[in-house]
Amino acid sequence: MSNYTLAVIEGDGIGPEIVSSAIRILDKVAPGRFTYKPVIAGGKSIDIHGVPLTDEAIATCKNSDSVLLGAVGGPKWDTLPGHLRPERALLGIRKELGLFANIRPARLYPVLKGACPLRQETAEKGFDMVIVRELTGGCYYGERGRKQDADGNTIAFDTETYNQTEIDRIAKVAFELAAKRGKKLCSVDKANVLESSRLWRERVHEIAKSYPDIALSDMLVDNAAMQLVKNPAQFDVMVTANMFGDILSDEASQLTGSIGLLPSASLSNTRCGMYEPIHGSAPDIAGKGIANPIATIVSVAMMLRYAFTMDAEAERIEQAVDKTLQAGFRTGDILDNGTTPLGTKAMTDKILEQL
Ligand SMILES: NC(=O)c1ccc[n+]([C@@H]2O[C@H](COP(=O)([O-])OP(=O)(O)OC[C@H]3O[C@@H](n4cnc5c(N)ncnc54)[C@H](O)[C@@H]3O)[C@@H](O)[C@H]2O)c1
Ligand SMILES: CC(C)[C@H](C(=O)O)[C@@H](O)C(=O)O
Ligand SMILES: [Mg+2]
Repeated sequence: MSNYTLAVIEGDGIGPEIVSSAIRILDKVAPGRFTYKPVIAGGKSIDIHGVPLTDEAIATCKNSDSVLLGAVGGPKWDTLPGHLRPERALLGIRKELGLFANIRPARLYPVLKGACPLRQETAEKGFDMVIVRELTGGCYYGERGRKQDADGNTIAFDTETYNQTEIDRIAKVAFELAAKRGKKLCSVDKANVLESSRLWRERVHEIAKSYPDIALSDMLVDNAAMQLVKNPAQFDVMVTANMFGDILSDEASQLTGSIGLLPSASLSNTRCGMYEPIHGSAPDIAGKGIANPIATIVSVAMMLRYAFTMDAEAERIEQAVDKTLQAGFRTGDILDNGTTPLGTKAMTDKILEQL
């Protein structure tokens, strides 16, 4: 049986707590199949090496079959200059590994309808969407800086830039995904204002010509933020730029009951991707042992499916999570049923029992 190497970045805050849960699950569904290579990145790397991401860390990720990440960042490093912040590690890995496609599924578990903050009849309908977020372009990577104008006024700028190739390749990922799902794609932009969005829209429609079976619609991002709350069931696959996808996916996550539930896969054109929850290092609950481990656990399921075609193992994990929630077990972030909340480890134990 093949043995894969997995670069593991625990990161900061709740990172180590949720990653250790996910590794326990992985070891149970795929015993002996993975060799773990710990990688220091983010705040921890700043403390040890003085920089958020070392060449060695990048090399380890590149030489692994896949990367699993908890989260990076925290108040301790918030006053550092931009290029030295922990978040730079994440941006650096995404760029270095060419992880341009970020897949963020957001579905309402039927048993968690009561945890959805929307009107009861809206929650009752449920939803199951995937946000495809462009991950290595836009204003995250455009020219940025500060300067003074003639009056000595300080100006700060971040540039939203997209080229045709970047848009085409993310659009293709989204169309391919829509073809395997409900055959509906909504492209979200701000084409009424931004030139980069107008190119985005043009190119998405060009790529659409190769996918005649997919119903494509365009939506402005402000409307999309509203429509998500009004009627999330209308969305199947959504494709959007880096920053819009960041914001809309956090919004969608809360509709599922908690950001602690949502996984993500960051993919390149090669097999090696990065898998991580969409949430951050949650400094407000770090070290308390109460973080919800589900987002990271189902990120591992995504990894098994996308990187290793271990679909059966991925399904086992997802079903174990479903059954655990159905059995009424909850962490403190999704208290819809008045039960006593479980901590990270106890919730992981319950999921392991279902495997
Ligand atoms: N992928 C990443 O590494 C990543 C992603 C987002 C934010 N961050 C960083 O994390 C730090 C904190 O950011 P933030 O507070 O804006 O966002 P956050 O996602 O860390 O937390 C937002 C809220 O959600 C809660 N939450 C998040 N994950 C949870 C979980 N698994 N279980 C229960 N509750 C959970 C937190 O307690 C907090 O109240 C910042 O430094 C930010 O840059 C990192
Ligand atoms: C921490 C930050 C750089 C990151 C992003 O904005 O991409 C995070 O919010 C995410 O959603 O993965
Ligand atoms: Mg985010």
